[in-house]
Amino acid sequence: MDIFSLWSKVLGEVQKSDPQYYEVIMRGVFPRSFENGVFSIMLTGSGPSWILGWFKAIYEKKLAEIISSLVGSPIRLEVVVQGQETPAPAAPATPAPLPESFPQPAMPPVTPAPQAQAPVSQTPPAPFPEAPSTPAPDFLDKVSRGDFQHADLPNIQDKIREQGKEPMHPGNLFEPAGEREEVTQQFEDQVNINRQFTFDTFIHGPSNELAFKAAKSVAEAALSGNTDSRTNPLFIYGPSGLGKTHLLHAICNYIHDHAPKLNVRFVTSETFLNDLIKSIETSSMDKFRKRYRSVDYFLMDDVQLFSGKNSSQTEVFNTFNVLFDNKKHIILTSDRTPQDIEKLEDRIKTRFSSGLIAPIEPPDYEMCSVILLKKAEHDHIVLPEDVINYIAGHIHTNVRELNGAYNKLVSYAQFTQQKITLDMARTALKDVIPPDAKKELTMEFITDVVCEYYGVSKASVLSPGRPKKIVAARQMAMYFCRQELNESYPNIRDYFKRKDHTTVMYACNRVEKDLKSKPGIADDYQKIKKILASR
Ligand SMILES: Nc1ncnc2c1ncn2[C@@H]1O[C@H](COP(=O)(O)OP(=O)(O)OP(=O)(O)O)[C@@H](O)[C@H]1O
Repeated sequence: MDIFSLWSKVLGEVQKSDPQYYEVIMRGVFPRSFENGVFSIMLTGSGPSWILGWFKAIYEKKLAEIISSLVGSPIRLEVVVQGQETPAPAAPATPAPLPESFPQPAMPPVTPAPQAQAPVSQTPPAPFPEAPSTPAPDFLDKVSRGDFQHADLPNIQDKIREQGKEPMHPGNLFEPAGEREEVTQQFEDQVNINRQFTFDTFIHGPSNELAFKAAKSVAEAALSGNTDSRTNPLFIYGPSGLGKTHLLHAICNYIHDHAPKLNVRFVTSETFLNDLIKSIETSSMDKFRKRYRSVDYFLMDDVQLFSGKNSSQTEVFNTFNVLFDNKKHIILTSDRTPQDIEKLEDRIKTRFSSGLIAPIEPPDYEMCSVILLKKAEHDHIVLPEDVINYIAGHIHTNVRELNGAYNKLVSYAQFTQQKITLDMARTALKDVIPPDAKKELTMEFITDVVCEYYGVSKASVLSPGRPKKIVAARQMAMYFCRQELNESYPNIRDYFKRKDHTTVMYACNRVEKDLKSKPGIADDYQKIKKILASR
């Protein structure tokens, strides 16, 4: 594993285990070398003096532990401060306590960086257009009527054009970012809430719209004091790395900002379990029950972990009932639906399913592009359009991986002092996106890309169905097969399981005409073409 791949994994671990420190590590610490068991890092960014003190007191030991566990053997961490390229003195014998005790000492402020060398606009980038807001909980009426519409994502190409700036020199990544908010905050005795995980920083689109709107609606109910039985409990499920935890943090952040008097408890199922065991051992079940049952909002992450934990399920059941009967808000996440959690009592499954079950699916290409662009915007980095296409075209099943690729690219650019270009991105990300990943252009590949773009299943495109969205995707895929591969009409007919090759001819003519008269179709065509080119 090269140093950049390793560093990207390190950042991933920091984000997972200590989200409150992620920002400062991502922005202020860079890998230099890893030789003979010595991992050398550079502290950089805006204020080496505070970062050195903070880092040595708070995070040096933990970072060394993370790196050691990733490489599988103990390493020595060498710390160099930017501008004073001799290693800083060794760590204190007794390192300061780790995140649980935060903020002691307080998190250093994320202050503006020194003046950049490259001329870049000091004006903060324009915010993304707000999706039309629907007063809560109206979206549910739409869901039940079956005409639920997702909010449009901002047009990625427009956003890139709007920026229209020269890619920033990576030496200048630490741009003055104006007034930055305090990065993290711990809510009383709660687990750490990442202040960056808000509804504003959550990109929403077709794959997660219901979960996003439902979570927002539940958070906004804090203002009215009402509990909507249609969304209680709210059960969000989906594969790993797609933003379930982010939404829970967003609810907590919203309540903290708008209704701070409310009592919120956010736990992972693991914490709940450990707390339960400890309370039984120390005969303090009364306190345990008070802790979990006297809250206004109860949020629990990863409830699939209760599978097979029979003895704790009764406590989950009773906690749920007390909260539910008192009309308190319950928000749960899992990697699967309640019904699919094996070895979970039926009575719990039924209760978990009694409100709204909202899925989160893998993002499509467009959403990945917006996520990348928004991250770059936040960091004041201009990512060239072809680099966005390249990354989003290859990584679109997991936002955590997408973030990892972005972090890796930025670290690489910083370290090698190179401009971010497509060639550079290919080199920096060669472990994440193997160079030979360039797929052969086939009818199958084209169909996969087109289906993903339109958010429809391949099976439906290859079946006789005629819903409008499916027909649009099918016709576009046929057109690309003809244009890019010069396939014969009969071959395309056979691949798409049509009866007559005139259907293919009609589809190609239709798209040809639409490209001239319908800007939306022309836009789709250009975007799909770019994805195919960046394969
Ligand atoms: N739609 C999104 N917009 C912006 N960031 C996102 C989005 N989805 C996920 N992320 C980011 O991806 C990372 C992983 O998300 P998160 O931890 O919430 O995933 P998860 O679904 O809870 O995964 P797991 O089941 O493994 O815990 C976080 O940094 C989160 O901010």
